[in-house]
Amino acid sequence: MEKEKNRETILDIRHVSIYFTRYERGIRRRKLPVIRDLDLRVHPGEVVAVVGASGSGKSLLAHGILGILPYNSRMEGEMFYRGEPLTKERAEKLRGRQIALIPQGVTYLDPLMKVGEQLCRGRKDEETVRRCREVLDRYGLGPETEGLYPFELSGGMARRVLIASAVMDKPDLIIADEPTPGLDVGAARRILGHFRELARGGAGVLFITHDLGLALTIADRVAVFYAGETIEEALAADFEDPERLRHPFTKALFRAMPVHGFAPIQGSQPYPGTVSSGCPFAGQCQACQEACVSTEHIPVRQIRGGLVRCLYPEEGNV
Ligand SMILES: Nc1ncnc2c1ncn2[C@@H]1O[C@H](COP(=O)(O)OP(=O)(O)OP(=O)(O)O)[C@@H](O)[C@H]1O
Ligand code: NI
Repeated sequence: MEKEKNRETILDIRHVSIYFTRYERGIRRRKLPVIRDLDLRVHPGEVVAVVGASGSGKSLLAHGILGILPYNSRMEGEMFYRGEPLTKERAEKLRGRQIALIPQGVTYLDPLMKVGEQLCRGRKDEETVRRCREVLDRYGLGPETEGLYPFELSGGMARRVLIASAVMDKPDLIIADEPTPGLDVGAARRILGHFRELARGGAGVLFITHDLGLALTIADRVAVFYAGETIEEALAADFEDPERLRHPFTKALFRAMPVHGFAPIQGSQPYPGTVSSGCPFAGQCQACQEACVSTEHIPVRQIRGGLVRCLYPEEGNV
């Protein structure tokens, strides 16, 4: 039964933590947790947004899934792709084929290779060449783009090439790490619309962004990241009414959206690794109580069909 259920999940992340090892004064090694005890699932046909501030660990999560974490980091916990463990070796095989990353930086393009060659990945058969032209066209790039080197592309064109390259082999899971900066609102929306189309075709999309408003234009579910933890997982529909949201930080994010009054959130997120116990949001939370600081590990609770990591979720309506 459990196995059957797993099969319907494209990506299943369980209790994943990512650490960096930092050397202090040359010899003392310190484990610096950036992502802590993360759970996340992506199902076929679903767009799941991960929303978090700069430095909250979003790109590391993407790199962890793809097995391309930096050498000085370590991952704990479990990841499954279509019910089978997603080991580093398996991720390497699936990468670029079944699992595609749209990276945050355009530097991921090979500067010495023409766009067409990068998209075709060395294949020259008719079907690949046709597909290459099709995906470029889909993102508003003419066939002449194939003969250009990355330095000849504008920022917006390079972004679109990255996206075209990711969907070239019709992946099952698309991990889009801030895919639209530098694009105007119309172009960004069109790209997000393509993600929805890919999901309609049965793929799962993990959309990573710092922009809650943008996430809500497309996501079915939103996981909110705060200092390396998921503090809430909500349905996009929950954001229609802040009363339906569960965590004080999510409510504050909602009020900070330009359409909801642009209310600034006081203070700043703690730097990863500086929170040793208690709720990481405690320092910024207006509903903070003694137990929020003294409880070592705040458990995740299920409320109204969503998840929240807060001791007093119903009292955050301040
Ligand atoms: N190679 C590394 N060594 C040590 N620390 C790192 C390394 N890479 C990232 N970090 C730290 O991990 C944290 C999370 O980084 P990450 O790039 O995942 O953030 P992010 O949420 O993607 O931010 P942004 O929105 O700015 O892209 C940051 O505080 C960063 O300083
Ligand atoms: Ni990032």
